[in-house]
Amino acid sequence: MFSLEKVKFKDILDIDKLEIDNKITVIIGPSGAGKSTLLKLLNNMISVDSGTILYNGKDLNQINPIGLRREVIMLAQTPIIFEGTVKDNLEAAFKLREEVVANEEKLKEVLKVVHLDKELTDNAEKLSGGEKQRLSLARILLSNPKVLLLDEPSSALDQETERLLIETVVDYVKDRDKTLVMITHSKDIALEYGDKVISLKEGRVVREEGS
Ligand SMILES: Nc1ncnc2c1ncn2[C@@H]1O[C@H](COP(=O)(O)OP(=O)(O)OP(=O)(O)O)[C@@H](O)[C@H]1O
Repeated sequence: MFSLEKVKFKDILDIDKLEIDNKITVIIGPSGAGKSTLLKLLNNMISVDSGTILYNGKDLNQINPIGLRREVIMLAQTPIIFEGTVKDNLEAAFKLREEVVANEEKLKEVLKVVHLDKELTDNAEKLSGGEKQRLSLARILLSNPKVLLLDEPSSALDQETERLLIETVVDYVKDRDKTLVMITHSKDIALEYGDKVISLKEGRVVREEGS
């Protein structure tokens, strides 16, 4: 999937060699270790200063970034919610890509997948933080990504809501031909779900566990 070699980004990341090939890879490490920066490099939201990142054998810099971000999608720490209804937010997944919008049945189905018990006509901006995260996730799932990059949800979420979100993503990935790279501060979550756990500290990989 991803293969990093001699990757440097400012004085934030310095990774000699790293393979991300597992179904579920978890990144842990203290605040400021460079975890989010690493995720952003993987879908080319930012580019390396030196070194290479290959995605399925191709240099990320050689891949059309729009095409790449259709396949490799990030659920950010703070959810992105558009003005309007729940339905408007879900339909944005298609409109942004100029695709035919899915029917309401399909939209309702994805709300069930993310355990969001709301109507399509509800105002998205009035949802709670956790609900907004799940709506954001639902929009991403409708885009049918190959790789999901999950940054740790903002600390505004309580632990139970956070775990529910992670479990939803893990179930989704496990049942399908998908890959997940996620950041967490929780060792328990890392051990429970990670096929591989990468520990970052001060921008370097200090430990890799798993195959
Ligand atoms: N584009 C940037 N330019 C300069 N510095 C940056 C940039 N992005 C992040 N940083 C800095 O790089 C360091 C690593 O940030 P990053 O967000 O990757 O850490 P993190 O491990 O995800 O932390 P947290 O767990 O707190 O989210 C931080 O000191 C941050 O302030």
